[in-house]
Amino acid sequence: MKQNESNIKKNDSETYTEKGVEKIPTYELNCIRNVVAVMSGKGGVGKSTVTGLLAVSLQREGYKVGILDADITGPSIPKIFGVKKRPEDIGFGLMPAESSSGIRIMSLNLLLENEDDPVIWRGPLIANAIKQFWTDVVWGDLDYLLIDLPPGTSDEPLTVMQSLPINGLIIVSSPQDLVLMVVKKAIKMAEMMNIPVLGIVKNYSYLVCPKCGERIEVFGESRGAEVARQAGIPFLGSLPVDYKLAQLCDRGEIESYKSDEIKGISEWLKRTERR
Ligand SMILES: Nc1ncnc2c1ncn2[C@@H]1O[C@H](COP(=O)(O)OP(=O)(O)OP(=O)(O)O)[C@@H](O)[C@H]1O
Repeated sequence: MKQNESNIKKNDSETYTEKGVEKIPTYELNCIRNVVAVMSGKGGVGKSTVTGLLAVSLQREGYKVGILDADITGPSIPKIFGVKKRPEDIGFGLMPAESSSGIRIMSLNLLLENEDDPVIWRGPLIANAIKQFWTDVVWGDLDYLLIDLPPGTSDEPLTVMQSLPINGLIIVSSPQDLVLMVVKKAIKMAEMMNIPVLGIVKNYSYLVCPKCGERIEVFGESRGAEVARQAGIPFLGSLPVDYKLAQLCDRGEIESYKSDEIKGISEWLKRTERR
């Protein structure tokens, strides 16, 4: 990432410590009220899609929203929003790209020569890139910054949770990995970082028959609410397997998708917001 280090000032008042872990300050002109991270126990469960849909839902309601794509080795946020423009280096920081509805987006994919170039980095380099997306990007005034975390409970999500002042965490799960053990691992990690878990979203939960409208629980009866109850966290809702959503994501048109389920989840998110 190109930058002029000497010009980047940090907002000292934002440096604080929680349970002995120092959070890094963001760029001084940024005013980010809520930082919500989206995580999953494993890859491919729809974490980026849920992050994107939540951002769209909040933006529709008039909030100023940004997405920090911290899934550095599998960054899919620019693709689902159809964003290709390279973030502009304005001397003292990088301006995030903007989606068609005005969601601010920062992702390593936008900085690569070719979007299909692989990122073959080791842990510390990845961690630094993520930190720079927080410290050196001119996000401006945001009601919500949603962070698409790398999948799993490895080093990279841990670094993000340790370093950034996250005020809530959403866990996305698929029916196959919706087991108490995986959810509990994520919750324990969040607890160790002193980050509240806002709840769990179950993706690929059911199918709606396009002919008769019947709801088919492809993976058996839903256990989402029960797992959430046992883990002691709110169950935020279930999303269907929807080919229209997959198509829109492939075409970079996620902003055209409407979902009552996601609207319900963003409503719930708003109740936990910092003003
Ligand atoms: N509810 C859904 N219905 C249909 N397709 C979906 C749904 N959720 C996600 N998808 C599709 O599944 C694929 C994987 O989704 P996504 O990239 O969001 O997963 P992920 O958990 O972020 O993956 P990774 O951890 O590897 O980054 C994408 O092609 C996406 O369009």
